[in-house]
Amino acid sequence: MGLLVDGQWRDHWYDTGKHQGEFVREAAQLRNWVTSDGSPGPSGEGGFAAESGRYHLYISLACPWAHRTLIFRSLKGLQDSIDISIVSPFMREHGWSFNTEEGSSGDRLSRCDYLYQIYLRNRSDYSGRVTVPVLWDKQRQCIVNNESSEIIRMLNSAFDHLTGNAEDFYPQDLRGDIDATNHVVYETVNNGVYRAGFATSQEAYECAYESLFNTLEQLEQRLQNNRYLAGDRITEADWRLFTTLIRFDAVYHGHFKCNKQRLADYKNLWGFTRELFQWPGVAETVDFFHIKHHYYGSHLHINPTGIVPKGPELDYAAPHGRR
Ligand SMILES: N[C@@H](CCC(=O)N[C@@H](CS)C(=O)NCC(=O)O)C(=O)O
Repeated sequence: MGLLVDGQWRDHWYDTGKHQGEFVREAAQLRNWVTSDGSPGPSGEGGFAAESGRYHLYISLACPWAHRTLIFRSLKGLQDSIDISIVSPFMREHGWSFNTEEGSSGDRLSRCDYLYQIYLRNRSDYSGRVTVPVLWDKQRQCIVNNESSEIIRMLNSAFDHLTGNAEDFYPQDLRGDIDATNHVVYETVNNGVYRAGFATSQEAYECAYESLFNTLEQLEQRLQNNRYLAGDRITEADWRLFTTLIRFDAVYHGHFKCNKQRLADYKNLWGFTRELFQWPGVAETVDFFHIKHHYYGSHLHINPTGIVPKGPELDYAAPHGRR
């Protein structure tokens, strides 16, 4: 685990000392947008038109942020238009790396050994963390974007004219509600589990733990009368929550000490998670080997033996009972 400093790889864990033991996630730096016609998006520069075969997605099957992009690629029928490389689940002294073991694909595009080399191909003096997902442009030989929340927005609409799939997970009339939900879910759940797990002070951990379970309780109530977070239509907000929930009992409950309750103890959230898992094309994006081996086998200061727990035994394919 490390970062690039002026183009040099340094093996460094997160510095929580600056914030009283609190983990603070760095903002992603590469923020161009693919748009249907190549016009500029909300940030960065233009020149990235949606074209079949032009873009390559680097992902980890373990990572909840990268998982969002893999789900959207599947929901939007983009498998033939955007090819992918899957990193090794183990993120150690060289950061994310490539091999072809245990369902990892290797770097199918450039045959690199490490993901940081892709960042250096984009910019040889890059400074910052080397994260997944990464959307790479084969034509201009550069990274388009490394922020998952923006990549899923591009996949949601930019390619519709090519695929004919106009299903919209960010509909205009629900945007206010989706944005508000995303904000709370990001702070307290998606990133909240990391703030609990990577905290290096008791206070920082407890603060993250409390806000995480407060939000889960609120979401549990919301799903009592609503089929999905924004009502009766499934949206981006649901998928963004799902990638954390599907990892909850397998990893966050134990490894990140988010153990007030298991997800399976919440009737509505548990049914909701099973429903989304069973959505066409989604179960294929979930890989519990990568998920469990990544967390338990990469964060060796949290789990020094690297032993990966065998359980829990949960049946995500059981009828979800949501109506
Ligand atoms: N804001 C980014 C966050 C991505 C992120 O932090 N990914 C993690 C994997 S779960 C990562 O690659 N971490 C490596 C590091 O921080 O050095 C996004 O949502 O795309």
